[in-house]
Amino acid sequence: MSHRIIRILEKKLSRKTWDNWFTTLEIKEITGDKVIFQVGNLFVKDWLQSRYGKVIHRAIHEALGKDLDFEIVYESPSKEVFESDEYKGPLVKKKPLILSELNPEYTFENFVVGTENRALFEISQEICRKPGKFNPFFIFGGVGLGKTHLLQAIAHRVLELFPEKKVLYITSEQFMNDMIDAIKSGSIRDFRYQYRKKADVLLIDDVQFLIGKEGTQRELFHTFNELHDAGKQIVICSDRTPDELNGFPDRLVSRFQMGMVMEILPPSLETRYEIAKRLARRESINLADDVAMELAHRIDGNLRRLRGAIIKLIVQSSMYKEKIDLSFTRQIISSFQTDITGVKPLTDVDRLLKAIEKVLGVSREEIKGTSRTKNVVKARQLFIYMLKQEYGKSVQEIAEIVGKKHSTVIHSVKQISKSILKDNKYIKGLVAKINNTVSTDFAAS
Ligand SMILES: Nc1ncnc2c1ncn2[C@@H]1O[C@H](COP(=O)(O)OP(=O)(O)OP(=O)(O)O)[C@@H](O)[C@H]1O
Repeated sequence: MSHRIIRILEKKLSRKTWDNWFTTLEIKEITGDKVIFQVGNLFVKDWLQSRYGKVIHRAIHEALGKDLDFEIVYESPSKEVFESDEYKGPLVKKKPLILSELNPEYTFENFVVGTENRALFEISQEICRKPGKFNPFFIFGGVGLGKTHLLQAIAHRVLELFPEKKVLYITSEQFMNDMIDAIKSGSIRDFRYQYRKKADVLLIDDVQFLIGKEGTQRELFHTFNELHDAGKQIVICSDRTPDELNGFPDRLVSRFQMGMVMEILPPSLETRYEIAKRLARRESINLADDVAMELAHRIDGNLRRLRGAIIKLIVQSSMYKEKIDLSFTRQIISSFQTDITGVKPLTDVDRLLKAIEKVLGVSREEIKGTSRTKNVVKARQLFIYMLKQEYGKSVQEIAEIVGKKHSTVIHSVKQISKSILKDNKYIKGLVAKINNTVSTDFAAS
């Protein structure tokens, strides 16, 4: 039986609003001065907070007879597993060896498999059951086809099956930055120990980034050999085949080829249809069949665009109180496609700057300027960190965008990463808020 607050809320809201936004809402705790709700989706959390605060307050008042504050927290099911007692050992989140957090949504369960990628999917799962069997496992394919998703799904599954194993997921750029830092600080021995001796499974994303980075290629070659000789599983992702990695030394290319090399293929129409449905379900929405088919027809290839279209659809339908039907979908897709191909769309960087200005009150001029006041420095560091981690920009690109030196960029990324690893709630909250502002504003535009 749900709590009285939830039942009152359900009565106050239209069926559609309830179904769209509130079905995952639960009471987590009621303390002396506030009610803590939990939802299973980060985007919904922000949406409820920003749009439905008043009605939630009223429901609390009616149910409890007093005006309590409320807070909504996001809890993913996988996070609960990670934080449970049985999961103490080799946790992605707790092990210092893990340099990047895994996205809890990037699991095999959330990966839709069509016939085109069935074999790839099966092999990926087999590797989790028997790490070292196909070694290395090299996955290549175009932008936004799900390589990172699959790589992280492997990491999640290995950790589920072998909690004692140390799983290291990293982008090749992080590997390089880590190596440079280690050289500078005289700790290259520690760096090598970390990568060559400690990891049981090493997953390297976007290896093509190392084209032209000969020093890092050499380091990777030795890391590869040690891990491979010890029978440790290595999984590598790239946007091209091993022999298209221009300038990579032959000995490294042939190492990449000695296990299993597989291509991730663009999803067929049927698969895109299924993915559209699944992506919407990840946002707690059920898409009608004709709507999903329209999306599948009109948006091909890059699945990040498909996801963007779905988020936009959900947000705009709620804003304009429109049903997500075929005609509404066509309208939204057209505007979405103008965004992509339009004359002067807002760039990612603009959106991020706008969101930071909204959340922290620091202007783009200040971020790109030289002020050292505390708030401006924080905003600048967050901007740099997010360009790096969330938008995949390289250090070089970021240095050009902010007009700062490489060392400043690297330092900023480190400062924020450190706070996040230490579970600094304030910084984590700011990152989430900025991210949500970006998606809400984009979806509402
Ligand atoms: N088969 C799939 N089923 C469900 N969701 C998918 C699938 N493939 C990709 N996605 C989703 O599409 C988005 C883009 O995928 P991802 O980031 O893994 O692509 P990528 O190939 O690594 O891109 P890039 O080349 O830019 O690195 C993610 O939100 C991911 O969850």
